[in-house]
Amino acid sequence: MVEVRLEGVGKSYDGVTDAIPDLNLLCPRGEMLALLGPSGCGKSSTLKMIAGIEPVSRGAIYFEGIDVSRRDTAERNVAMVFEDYALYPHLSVYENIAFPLRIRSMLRSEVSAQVDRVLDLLDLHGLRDASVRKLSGGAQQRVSIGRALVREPSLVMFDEPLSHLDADQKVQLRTEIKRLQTTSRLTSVLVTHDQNEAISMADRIAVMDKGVLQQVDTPAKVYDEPANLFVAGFIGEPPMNVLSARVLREQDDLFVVFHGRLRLPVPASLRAALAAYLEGPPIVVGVRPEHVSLGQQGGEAPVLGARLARREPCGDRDVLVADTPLGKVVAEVPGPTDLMPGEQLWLRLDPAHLHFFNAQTSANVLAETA
Ligand SMILES: Nc1ncnc2c1ncn2[C@@H]1O[C@H](COP(=O)(O)OP(=O)(O)OP(=O)(O)O)[C@@H](O)[C@H]1O
Repeated sequence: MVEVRLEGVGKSYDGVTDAIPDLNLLCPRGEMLALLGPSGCGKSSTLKMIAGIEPVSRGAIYFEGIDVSRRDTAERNVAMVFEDYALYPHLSVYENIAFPLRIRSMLRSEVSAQVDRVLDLLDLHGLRDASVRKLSGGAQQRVSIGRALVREPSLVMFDEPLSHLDADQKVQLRTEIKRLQTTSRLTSVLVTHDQNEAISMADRIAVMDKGVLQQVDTPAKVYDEPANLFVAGFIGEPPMNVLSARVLREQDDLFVVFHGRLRLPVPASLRAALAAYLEGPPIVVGVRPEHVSLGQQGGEAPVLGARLARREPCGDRDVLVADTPLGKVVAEVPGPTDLMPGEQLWLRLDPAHLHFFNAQTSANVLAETA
C-alpha cells in the first residue's frame, strides 16, 4: 500500500475551462480518504486521475513519492470497486475473484491460496462455488471487493460502492469495508455524494465544491469545525442554521446580537477570534439543529420567539421548522412532541455550540486567526 499525494493537479476537458483548477491532497498510507461533494464538484475527475484513467492537465500525482502521472492504471497497481459491481455473471464467486490472477498466468496452486485468503478475509467461503448472479447486491459487492484485493493492489478506489444497495445492506457493507480497511491497512480513496458513507468509513474527508477543495479533515473536525459556510451547510442533516448577527462588547464581555432580538454571550475560546468583528462588519452565525432546543419566555436563558411552520416526526426526535424574526430556524428536539403548526415556540440557541463565519469571505473566523 502506498501514500498518495496530488500536487497542483489541474484538469481541463476542453482546454478552456477548468473542471479542477489546482488540487493539493494527501492520502497517507493505510488510510481511507473520501472525496465528498455535490454533483459536478470534481470527485470522479479526481478519482480517474488518481487511478490513471484520465490524464492530469497540470501538476503531478505521486505514489510513495514517485511521480506516476504518466503511468496507466495497471502500472500504478490500482484496483477499482464500482457501484455496479462489474462482475462476470456466468462465473462463480471463486472464479470472479480468481480472474485477475488467471490473466497474470499465475500457478493454479498459488491462485487457490490467494483466493482462499480473500474468501477468509471477506467471510465468503460459504458462497465459494455459488453463481454470482444469484447473490444479493451486498454479497456481489463483497465479491467485487475480493476481486480488487486479491492481487494486492497499491491503492483501492471505491467509486460510490454502496449506491445500488438497500438501506440494510448499505449499513452492513459500510461496517465491512471499514473493518477491512482498518485490519488490512488499505490505502483507499472513496468517492461518494453521501455524507453518511464518508463519515462512517473514511479516516479523512475531502469536501469539494466546483473543483475546489474546501476542507480536508477527520469526519469529526469537518462536522465540528467546518472551514467555511459551504462545508457547514453541506455536512449535517438537517443542515446547520445560518443567521446574520453582530458582535458587541459590554464591559469586559463579548456578545453576539441577532438583529436586537436575541443576545448571547460569546464563549471565552472565541473572544480573540471575534475581536476583529467588534462593532464592525456583520458576521454569520451557524448553529446546528441539535443545538437549538425549546425554552421558555422569561426563563434564565435568552430565547428567540418563533412560530412552528412544520413538524417532521423522526422516531425518537422531532425536526421542527420554525419561522422567526431572523428567518427560518430548524430545531431537532427529543420526540415525539405534540406540537402543532402555528404554535408559539421559544427557541434556545446553545451559546457553547455557535460557529462564526466571516460574512464576506464565508471562512470560519477560527481559520482566519489560526
Ligand atoms: N468526460 C468529460 N468531458 C467533459 N467534461 C467533463 C467530463 N467529465 C466531467 N466533466 C465535467 O467536469 C466537472 C466535474 O465533473 P465530475 O464528474 O468530476 O464531478 P462529480 O463530482 O464526480 O459529479 P457526479 O457526482 O455527478 O459524478 C463537471 O463540470 C463535468 O461536467
